[in-house]
Parts: sequence; structure tokens; C-alpha cells
Amino acid sequence: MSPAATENDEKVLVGVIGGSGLYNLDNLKFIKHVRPETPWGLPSSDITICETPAGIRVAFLARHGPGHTISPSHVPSRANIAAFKHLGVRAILAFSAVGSLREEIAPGAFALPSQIIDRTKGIRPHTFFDGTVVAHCSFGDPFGQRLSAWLEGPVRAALAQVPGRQVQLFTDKCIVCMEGPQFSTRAESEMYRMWGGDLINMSVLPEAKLAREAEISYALIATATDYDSWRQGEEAVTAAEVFKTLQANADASRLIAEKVLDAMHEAVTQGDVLSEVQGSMKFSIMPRAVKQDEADLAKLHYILPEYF
Ligand SMILES: CSC[C@H]1O[C@H](OP(=O)(O)O)[C@H](O)[C@@H]1O
Ligand SMILES: Nc1ncnc2[nH]cnc12
Repeated sequence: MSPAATENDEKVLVGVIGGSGLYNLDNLKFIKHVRPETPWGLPSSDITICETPAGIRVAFLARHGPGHTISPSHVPSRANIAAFKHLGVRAILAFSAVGSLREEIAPGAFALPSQIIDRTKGIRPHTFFDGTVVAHCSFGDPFGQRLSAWLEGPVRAALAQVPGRQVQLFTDKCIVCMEGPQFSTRAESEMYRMWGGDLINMSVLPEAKLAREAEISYALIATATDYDSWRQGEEAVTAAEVFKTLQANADASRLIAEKVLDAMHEAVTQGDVLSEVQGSMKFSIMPRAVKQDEADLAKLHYILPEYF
């Protein structure tokens, strides 16, 4: 049996991407592993199909692989997003460890950002439309606005149940996505603050762009681990600093998954949170030319069968 046939017998509507520190959702019931070979290669790792407390199946993927062997510049984001879409995923809840560029967002706090500043350096494949089919998707609002707005209440409620600490949730923040793997200089960190950046990571792009191209609604839960390098008289961020908060943030992220995914699946089923992205590529794709390559069309069929 082909991998696609095995995987497609049950569609999974909600996908979760775990970042640094979040390599599994072992508080949910394990069902099976799948690893579809997509036209853009293999995803970062096996995708785990797990079951929520209400028995809903969701898909989990560790962005950097289960042993954190993939650097942010080399995450196979096209394969990750394509594999999710092929499994039926319509909405993604992504987690990311981030630096804070604002005093009030202390390490340990969580945020649902609404904007992104792209500081990646063009070395990451960042579109599904790099062949003979050209498309220009709208990205003014890079996150699923309806999904992020919907998430705020359930995420707040889940965070109120984190044992032993109060986790603040910020909304409407701007995240800078830098290339890495080295952290920013003090001058860069200060510049990002002047630009209006509130948070910084190395992973939200091209993930969010590719999700938009695949018509998947994408929301990010940014989990702050450090103050980056802008605070004068304080140490610049180090990996050791990040590790101090990583485990506690991952535990709180797992709790969010456990408490939120059933209702998120329901919202996706009803379509409430998808309206901005579903159908959005229809008028983003340039009118077909005779010279479009059959192989390119076949690849795009994998993620957007409605159009190709
Ligand atoms: C471990 S510090 C830098 C690293 O952490 C973040 O990863 P993720 O977004 O996958 O949680 C950041 O983006 C960098 O990749
Ligand atoms: N300060 C920082 N810069 C970039 N990515 C990060 N991930 C966690 N902290 C970070």
C-alpha cells in the first residue's frame, strides 16, 4: 500500500508543530507514526498521530526532529507543511521558543503574535511556487487572524491551570524572524526594538508563508525564554540562558495542547476559523500559460488538489 493511502484513510484536521524543547505530545494518546514522502522530500521527522482526551486525532511534528538535529536554516518546511496538508490538516498550532525584545515580556511568558518582520537571508526555500506556476499570496496578516483571536480565550484558560506559576499571555505582538544559528548582536537587537519588534525567533518563516500558500490557517504560540541582547549592562543571550526556561515552557505548551485541541478541532470542523485562508489561493495564482510544466502541476496537486 502506498504511504498516501495508509495516511489518508483518516483525515486529521489539526496539526501541531513543536519547536525547541517540545519534541512530543506524550500527554496525549499515541496512535501511530506516519512519514509521507512529499514532492518536496521527507518532513523533519515522523509525524505522530495522537488522540486528544475526547478521542480526536491530531498530528504532531517536531520541527527540528525528535533529537533536535535540524538547524533552523535547514528545517524542511515545504515537506512539513505539504505532509500536513496531505494528511488533511486545515489549521496549525505552532510553538516556538523566542527571545523577548520588551521588558514586560519576561522569560516564561507566552504570546500570540500578529505580525512578522522577515530577517531570514533568502537561503531557505520559501515557496511552493518556484517552478513554472507563479502565485503571489496575500501575507499582510501573516497569522490566521480568526484562529489567533479564537485561541486567546482557550489558551488563557489552559495557562491558568499551569501548576506552580502564573503564565502571562500577550497578544498582537510583532515577531522578528532572523537567520541564525548565531544569536543577534546587541546592535541588531536594539535595531529590532526600534523597528517595533517585540519577540525574536529563527523559525516562524518560511513556515507561516508556506502554510498560507497551502491554505492552512496558522497560529503561533511564542514562548519566551530570554531577553535577547538589547539590555544594557546585562549578559547577551546564550543557549544556556534559553535552556533554563525551555522545559517549563514545554510543559505549559503540552498542557495547552491537551486543553485546547478538542475545541480547536471543533472550530475547524465548523469552518469558523478558516474563512480567511480557505479559497485564498484561487486568485493568487497567475492565469495558466501553455508553458506550465506538467511535473510542476503534479507537485502542486499534492497540496492544492482543488486547483491543480
Ligand atoms: C534554542 S534557541 C534558538 C532556537 O530556538 C527556537 O526554535 P523554535 O522556534 O523551533 O522553538 C528559535 O527559533 C531557534 O531555532
Ligand atoms: N534570543 C533569541 N533569538 C532568536 N531565537 C531565539 N529563540 C529563543 N531565544 C531566541
